[in-house]
Amino acid sequence: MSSIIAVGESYQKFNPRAYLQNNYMPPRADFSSEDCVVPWKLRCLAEAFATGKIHGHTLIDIGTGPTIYQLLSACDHFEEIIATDYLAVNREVLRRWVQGEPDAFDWSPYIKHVCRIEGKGEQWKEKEKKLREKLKQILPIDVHQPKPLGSELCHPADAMVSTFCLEAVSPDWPSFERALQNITTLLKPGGHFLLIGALEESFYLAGEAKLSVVPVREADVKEALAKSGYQIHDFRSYVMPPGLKIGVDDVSGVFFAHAQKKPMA
Ligand SMILES: Nc1ncnc2c1ncn2[C@@H]1O[C@@H](CSCCNC[C@@H]2Cc3ccc([N+](=O)[O-])cc3CN2)[C@@H](O)[C@H]1O
Repeated sequence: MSSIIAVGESYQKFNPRAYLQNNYMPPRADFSSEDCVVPWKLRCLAEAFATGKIHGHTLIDIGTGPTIYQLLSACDHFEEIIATDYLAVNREVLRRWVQGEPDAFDWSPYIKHVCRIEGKGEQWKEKEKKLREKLKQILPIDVHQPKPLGSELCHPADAMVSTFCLEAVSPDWPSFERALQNITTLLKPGGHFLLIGALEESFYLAGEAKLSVVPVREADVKEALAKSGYQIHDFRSYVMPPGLKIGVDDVSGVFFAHAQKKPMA
């Protein structure tokens, strides 16, 4: 059985609630210290959008999973945001948040934190409402397909975001690079790409599921981005402190890349 099919099989046991508990609740989601990993990720994203360079009509998020934090600083700069995920359970979790279902995950600490660090005096309920209005499509995706969304996007996205997806769905390095090539077809030439991922991770837990991850280092990610035709504007790494190594994975750090797809030659 192809190792890509094996990855797909392993995701059938993925439990969104357990995944959210492991990564998006304390101790990893501690907003009292900028040294914590979640504030670090939110700051990378807020600073990238604060440059004013990243804007347009449509932003697409690749492998959104059951999380929306990665879209909070984006929503002021786009008319429409497209979320995507491989699993129906994750797309359903996203839909329930968009619809304001009472049992949906509480992202308000994240929304309040982002409003604070953006310093625009925006009320958090305003930002929550704005993101819900802009999150217009939640589509199935498979980054291992040359056309990850199946049918063509009506037109390439103006910007793209992806967090913790490629390394967690690729059985090996060549597969990571191919997946990056595939999703790059969804982004217009000159479009900006914000990529966040795990460094040197080999597995992570999401309830019953134990998922394999291809361990990547900074240099690998930079090389893959260059091979896929990106210019890198900013690249940062976060070292996971011992207190945040809580057994849910063996991640040693997190990287953030702000890249731009080179215009057609
Ligand atoms: N073929 C496919 N194409 C697209 N998406 C696919 C495909 N297969 C599965 N998916 C989809 O991709 C998945 C995305 S979640 C992947 C989780 N990555 C690992 C996890 C993340 C994490 C988060 C936060 C922190 N931290 O320290 O703050 C550390 C870490 C390290 N561990 C999932 O939504 C699945 O549904």
